[in-house]
Amino acid sequence: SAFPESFLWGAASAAYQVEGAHDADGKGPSIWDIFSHQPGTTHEGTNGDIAADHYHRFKEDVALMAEAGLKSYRFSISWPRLLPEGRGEANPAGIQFYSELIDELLKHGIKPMITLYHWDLPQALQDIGGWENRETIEAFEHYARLCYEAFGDRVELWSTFNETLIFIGMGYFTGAHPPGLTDPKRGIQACHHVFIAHAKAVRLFRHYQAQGRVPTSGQIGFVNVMQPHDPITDSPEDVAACKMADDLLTHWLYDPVLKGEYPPHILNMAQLTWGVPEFAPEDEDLLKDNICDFIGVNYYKREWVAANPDTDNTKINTTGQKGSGQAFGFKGLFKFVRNPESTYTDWDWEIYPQGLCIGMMRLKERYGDIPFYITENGLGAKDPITDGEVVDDPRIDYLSGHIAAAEDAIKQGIDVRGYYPWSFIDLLSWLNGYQKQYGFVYVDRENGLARKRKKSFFWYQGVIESNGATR
Ligand SMILES: C[C@@]1(C(=O)O)OC[C@H]2O[C@@H](O)[C@H](O)[C@@H](O)[C@H]2O1
Repeated sequence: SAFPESFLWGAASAAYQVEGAHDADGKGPSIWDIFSHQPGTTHEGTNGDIAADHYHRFKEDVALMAEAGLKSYRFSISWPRLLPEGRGEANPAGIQFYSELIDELLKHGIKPMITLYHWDLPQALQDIGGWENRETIEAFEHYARLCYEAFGDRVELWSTFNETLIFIGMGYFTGAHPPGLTDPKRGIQACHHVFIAHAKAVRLFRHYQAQGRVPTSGQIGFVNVMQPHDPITDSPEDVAACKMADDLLTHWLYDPVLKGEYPPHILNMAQLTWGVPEFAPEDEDLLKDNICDFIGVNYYKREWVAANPDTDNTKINTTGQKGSGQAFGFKGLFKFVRNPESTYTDWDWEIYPQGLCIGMMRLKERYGDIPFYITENGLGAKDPITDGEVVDDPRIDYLSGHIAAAEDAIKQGIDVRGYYPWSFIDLLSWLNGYQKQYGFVYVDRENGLARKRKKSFFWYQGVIESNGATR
């Protein structure tokens, strides 16, 4: 296969979705601990109070990762588990948990990849305005410093944020995620503060590298949704709408971390329309001077785009009933539409493996020869159980197609360094509950959260052993 010997075959998770122990051992509440308990926010009121109880079972889970042969494991750190108030005094039990997790991974030769922020902002910081308040930037830098000092001796792969498109887009534009706002002006300013927080964390990482406090071989990056957009017809209106979608949902979120600036014409449009983002004097240089070492791309689907003269609709499918969501759209700008010739999952996400290769090609055209990690890719499905076995053939087919596309990208000269299927183990799907499964390992919620290897677990074990053969 075209995969280099050093290729990192991994798997991914996120703290709020997998750990549980939501208030154990001094952990403070995150905005998701609060939001998910508000009526009507999640499918059937599911939440991460217990999740997969990875906090208590991580040794068993890491043993399963080792059995699968993982080379790397991407996980996120729960900020309020380390800093219950978001800043100030650290919680020793929180530091101890991640330290033991890292040691367990290293014991099995599994390389940790840390995500500092995977949506679970400490509620105490939301109480002072969250990402709208520049104090949260300082709090994030303090949190990053704590993590570099506690784990930087053993961890080489770091990313600051996961999917600004989602936590800002759904937190401030559609309102489906906390803080549940629908205010583009506030969202754009909050997003700006996230980019400044990222830049400060990168700057600190580079200082710590110079001082030998984190590995000089270490890399720090940003994780974004990679969602290729294609016009549903080649009409000028649909083509223009598609370009607008790419500018707002891709370039606006990638340029600041890979070019160190916003796309100029969109920046002008935002500042004329809403007067944001407002820059502090240091901001422009902070972005310019702190470019990522790599980009993490989370690929699930492509979106077909059409002109949208009239509707704002954003009701997403959180039930798993095909077609139960509406298109996502911004009146006057663009909307996503279904292509009758495409194949979709139960949650209405198009299955388009080649989009993984095409998406990276397009990013390489815009940002140059940057290193990529495929930090998420997976099939959310209700897995069939036959004679007591989880026979998740659809997931094997989905991942096989995407691994082939990743190999295609490598053959075309793209610097792809790792592949982290979402998710190692069945875990909470934010708004979709536990019925939307992604894991190689089944969690039997009717039987004390017992772990059970799915068919795809053994298949992926073979892929890793053969460095990429999927048959
Ligand atoms: C919405 C949902 C899900 O749980 O279905 O999509 C799949 C996967 O997407 C990722 O971007 C998120 O980082 C991760 O937390 C998961 O979130």
